[in-house]
Amino acid sequence: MAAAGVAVAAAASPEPLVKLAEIPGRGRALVATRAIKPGEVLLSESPILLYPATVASNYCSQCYRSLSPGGHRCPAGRPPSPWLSETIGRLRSHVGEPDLFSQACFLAAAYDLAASSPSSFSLFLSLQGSHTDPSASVLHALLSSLAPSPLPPGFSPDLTAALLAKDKLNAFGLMEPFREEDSGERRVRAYGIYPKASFFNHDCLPNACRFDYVDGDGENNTAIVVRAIHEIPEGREVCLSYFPVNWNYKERQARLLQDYGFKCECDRCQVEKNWKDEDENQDEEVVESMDEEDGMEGMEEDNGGVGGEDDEDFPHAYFFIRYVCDRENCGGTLAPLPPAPGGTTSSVMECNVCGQCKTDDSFGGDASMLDE
Ligand SMILES: C[S@@+](CC[C@H](N)C(=O)[O-])C[C@H]1O[C@@H](n2cnc3c(N)ncnc32)[C@H](O)[C@@H]1O
Repeated sequence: MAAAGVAVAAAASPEPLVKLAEIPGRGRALVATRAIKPGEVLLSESPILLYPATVASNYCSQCYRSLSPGGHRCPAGRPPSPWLSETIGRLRSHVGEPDLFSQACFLAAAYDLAASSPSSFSLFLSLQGSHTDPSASVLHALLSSLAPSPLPPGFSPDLTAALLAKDKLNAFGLMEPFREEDSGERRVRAYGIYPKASFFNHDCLPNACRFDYVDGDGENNTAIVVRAIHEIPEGREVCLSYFPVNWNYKERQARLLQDYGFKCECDRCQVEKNWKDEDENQDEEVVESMDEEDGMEGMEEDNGGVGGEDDEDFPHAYFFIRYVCDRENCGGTLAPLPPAPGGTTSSVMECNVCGQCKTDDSFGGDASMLDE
């Protein structure tokens, strides 16, 4: 288990850009080891455990890339674990309910990890999450009956419950490609456990966001990459948003309490908790009116803050205009591409949902789309 103060290295940088810290009321957290530039890669991490989110089989069971009609040779080249392949195959044939299937696959992958890499398994056990999952005993029985050989003696229903709780708090979804016609409902193809990335806490106005490129080339297609959205001062906590940033106050609070067990007290929530119900969609409305009437005049960047007359009611308007993708049904978060080797910040902003890139040069006017 990584201890507080241990630095977490980003693959793109020899020096770690974030390190673990303990923050009262928030548990373990990752903070910037130095001033961070927009777009810098804070962390690039491969999963210790991966499992399918759906019974669909139109992707490679090893690397989770889409299967092309001409066939597929897994470039990851990882030898599949015969026990895990067989167990997932049996689950696919016997369990039609998607959530049950996915959770059972997670358990199978976790048990397989315990056998193949005890150190990774204990790293997983060190992650947060202890609430008892009511479906644990059902899942334990299901797996015991379908696995091709008996589960090892240590795998009790209690351990199953603990594993499920940790998965719920810490799994990251590897997403299907964005399709406008899905009305923004982007499906999850697979889930992964990324122990270092699990230490990122949540903020409703995050200063970093994560990208995944599951259909990308190379061996690291299941890695996740976390990049800074804007400048982050040394010592500042680096946070992700655990869901799309355009959710309203009630939706965000409900999800955080129900799934993550805490009440969010971030700057944005402090403002929005005072909004009346009819103001719920103020985010979008204010952004639209500012876009149409005022452009970006009077706004000054300060880590997502804003100046101008709407400051008091909607201090985070700047964030929405600058860092939320305006493509229909998208709502993803934009971060610049990594800085050039000399350190110059990129003017190209990439959306972490639809993948579209746009140039930033004309910010305040019309940004030009690069892939249209
Ligand atoms: C993925 S873990 C993040 C790392 C965690 N803090 C730890 O100590 O391992 C998610 C958990 O962190 C805590 N957390 C995350 N964001 C928080 C926030 N903004 N305020 C308070 N607690 C938070 C909650 O307990 C949440 O269930």
